Amino acid sequence: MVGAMSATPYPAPVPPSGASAGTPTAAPEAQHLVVRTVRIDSLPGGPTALVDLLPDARPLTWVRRGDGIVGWGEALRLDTFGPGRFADADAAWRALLARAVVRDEVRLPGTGPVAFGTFAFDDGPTGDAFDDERPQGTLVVPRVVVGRRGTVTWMTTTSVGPTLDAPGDAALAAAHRVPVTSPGRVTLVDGAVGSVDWPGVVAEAVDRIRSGALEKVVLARDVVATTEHPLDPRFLLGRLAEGYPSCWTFSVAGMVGATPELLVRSEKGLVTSRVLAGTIRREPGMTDDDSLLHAAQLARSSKDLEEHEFAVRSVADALEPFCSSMNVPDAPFVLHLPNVMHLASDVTGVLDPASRSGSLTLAAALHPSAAVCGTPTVAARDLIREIEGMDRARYAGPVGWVGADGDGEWGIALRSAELGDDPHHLRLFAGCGIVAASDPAAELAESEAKLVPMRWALGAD
Ligand SMILES: C=C(O[C@@H]1C=C(C(=O)O)C=C[C@H]1O)C(=O)O
Repeated sequence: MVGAMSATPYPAPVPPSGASAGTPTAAPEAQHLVVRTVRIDSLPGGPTALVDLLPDARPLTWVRRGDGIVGWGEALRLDTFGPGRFADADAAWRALLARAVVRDEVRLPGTGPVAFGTFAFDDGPTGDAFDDERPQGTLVVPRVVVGRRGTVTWMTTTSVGPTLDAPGDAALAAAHRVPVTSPGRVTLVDGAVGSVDWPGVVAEAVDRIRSGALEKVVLARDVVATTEHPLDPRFLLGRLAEGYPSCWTFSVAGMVGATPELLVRSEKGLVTSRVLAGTIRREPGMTDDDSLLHAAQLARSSKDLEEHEFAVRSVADALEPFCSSMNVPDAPFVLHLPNVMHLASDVTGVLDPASRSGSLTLAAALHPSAAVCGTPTVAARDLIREIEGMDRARYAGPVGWVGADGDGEWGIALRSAELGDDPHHLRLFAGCGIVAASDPAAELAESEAKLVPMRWALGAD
């Protein structure tokens, strides 16, 4: 499967798309995208205005503080496999664009042709659970995209073939949306490795680190949620966008969450990465004074600063070959979220024009950073494969979008869940950076804190 790729136009019309109905399957080289973007005025303000537009089937989302893009319908879907999953997706996207007919009247990041994407954490088989048929990279070109950037709002429609329904306020108003439904009662049970056994896995990692085999590894666990009613992903997206406005709320091909960590944004020659590593839990009912004390404690914790330094280094080293200049902060700041606080660094750089690299190439170079894998990378990834005991699938992989010029934004799929074919089940994920000074019980508690956003979004708490 290595390097293989397939492109499938999604056949069924998805409400509320005003775009034309499905197109017959054709070879990727035969696809011609027709794309049109216009300004719209009818979008209200607020953090959930974009996600409130979404239909219940396969919603596509990349939203933060009310800005971003949402999409629905699938004009085209590109699946990729194996270690070449980013390069193949990039090549397929470029090939599509080379034949696309585009009229973009807005010309901002996120206007014109856009593909949402999600990629697996690992590029190799991960044991029995590995499904040879499951793509390790997916790009979805929606039929309809609605976006906001500050005061500007727009709508894009895309079709494969000669007919295109016009975007605009009237098309948006005509879209039919069914009301969001609640998942009802939600029960949570241990996933692949139970909460009783997981600290033993962490202890094993600490032993390996103390023996000198590696410096840091990130270990994760999953929890399986069962919902009383079929899950409407918009229920999660609305709550996440409202409750975690400083995170990027995402939904792509069944991978849903609100991540605080940006693997890379590339925009007009500037690259940015928000690196997180080093975490402290926020207790319920904490006062402002308590949280300031906690923040100060985190900013002084040598264990957390060490974990953070590994993550910043891995990002700076990966970006350097693409940049003519870079700014790597000397010290992190503390990012406050409702459930946890993180040590955070915004690494920025100016892209070397000679590199002509798009955001997918940058994401491929940066993934997996030490924030989600470890240091050194290969030793950490091997240890994850050996002892984690769970198939990460797309958890901790890049998720985001790419535009016509290759610019785009890729977050790391954290504080997330994977929705499967069965609408009553989903897998929630959380992981923790382990270094020599890590305490297994404290890491279990930290992983519980990182599960809070998805549990809360489900209404399970
Ligand atoms: C692995 C996760 O988070 C990562 C690990 C962190 C840590 O160990 O301190 C902090 C932020 C993320 O980079 C997760 O949320 O699942």
